Amino acid sequence: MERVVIEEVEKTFPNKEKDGSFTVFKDISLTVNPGEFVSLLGPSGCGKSTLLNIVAGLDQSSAGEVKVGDKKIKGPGSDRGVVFQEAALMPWLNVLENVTFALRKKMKKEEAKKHAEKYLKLVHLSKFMHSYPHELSGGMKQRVSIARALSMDPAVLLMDEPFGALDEQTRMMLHREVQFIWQETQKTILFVTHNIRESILLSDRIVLMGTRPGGIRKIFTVDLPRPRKPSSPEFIKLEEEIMSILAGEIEKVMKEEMGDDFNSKKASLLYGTDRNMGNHI
Ligand SMILES: Nc1ncnc2c1ncn2[C@@H]1O[C@H](COP(=O)(O)OP(=O)(O)OP(=O)(O)O)[C@@H](O)[C@H]1O
Repeated sequence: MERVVIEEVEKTFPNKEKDGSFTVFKDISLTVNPGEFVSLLGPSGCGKSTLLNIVAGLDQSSAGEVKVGDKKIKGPGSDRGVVFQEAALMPWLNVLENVTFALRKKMKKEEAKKHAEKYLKLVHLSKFMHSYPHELSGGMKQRVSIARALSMDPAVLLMDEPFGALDEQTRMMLHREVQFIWQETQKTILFVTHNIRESILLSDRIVLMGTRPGGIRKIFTVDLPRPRKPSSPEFIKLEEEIMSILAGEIEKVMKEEMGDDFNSKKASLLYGTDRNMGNHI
C-alpha cells in the first residue's frame, strides 16, 4: 500500500500536422491514498491512458511530477503493476509459465512457481495453470494478466480499461473478482474506464476528466456501501449527475471531430443524459 501523488502534471505532444504542439492536459494534481480505489473517467481522447502511462513510467510528463510513496517516478518500476485492455500473454507459455516468466529476475524457479500459484489461486485459475492462452476465454486471459501484475507484489496497481474488450457477463464477473482482489490485497488502485456504471461499482472516488482544455472537471466520492446495486436510487442519482457533466464534454469532442457536420439535436438524441449511456461511451 502506497500513496500516489500527482503534482501539477502536464503533457504536451508534438503536433505533426500543424507543426506545433498539442497539450493533452495541464495542472493535473491528484493524491490517491494508500489502499484507495480511484477511477479516471472521461471522454475518448481526454488523456486518461496518457496520465496512467505517466504514473506507470511508460511515458514522461512535460511538466510536474509523480511520486509513489516518497519516490519520484523516473521510469517503470516493480512498485507499480500495470494491466492493459489486452492481456498480452506469451502464446508459447502456459498460464503458470506466463506468470513465472515475469518473476524470473526476482526469485529462484521453485519460489517463483509457488508465488505464481498463490496469485493464480487468488484469481481463481488454479485449475487452468497448465492451459495455454489460446485455450482461455478473454476474461480468463485478463485474470492471468492481473495475477501476473500482482505476483510482482507492487504497491500500486494501474489498470487501463482492463475489461473494455470483454462482453457484459464476463465484465460483471470480473467486477466481483477485482473487488475481491482489492479487499484481499489492500492495493492502491488507479483504474481507467469509459464506463460510468463500472466506475461507481468499483471506486472510492471518481476523477472526471474533460477535454479542450484537458484536465480534471470534478472529483466524486462514492459513499455507497459495497456491494453496490446499480438499481438503487443513490446509484442512479450519482450516475445521472456524472452523465450530465460528461455529456457536455462528449459534445465538445464531437463538435471538434465533426466540424460543420455536427448537429446538436441529433447528438443529444444519440448521447443525451440517458443513463444507459454509461455503457456506451
Ligand atoms: N504518442 C502520441 N503522440 C501524439 N499524440 C498522442 C500520443 N498518445 C496520445 N496522443 C493524443 O493524446 C490525447 C489523449 O490520448 P489518450 O489515449 O491518453 O486518451 P484517452 O482518454 O485514454 O482516450 P481513449 O478513452 O479513447 O483511450 C489524444 O488526443 C491522442 O491522440
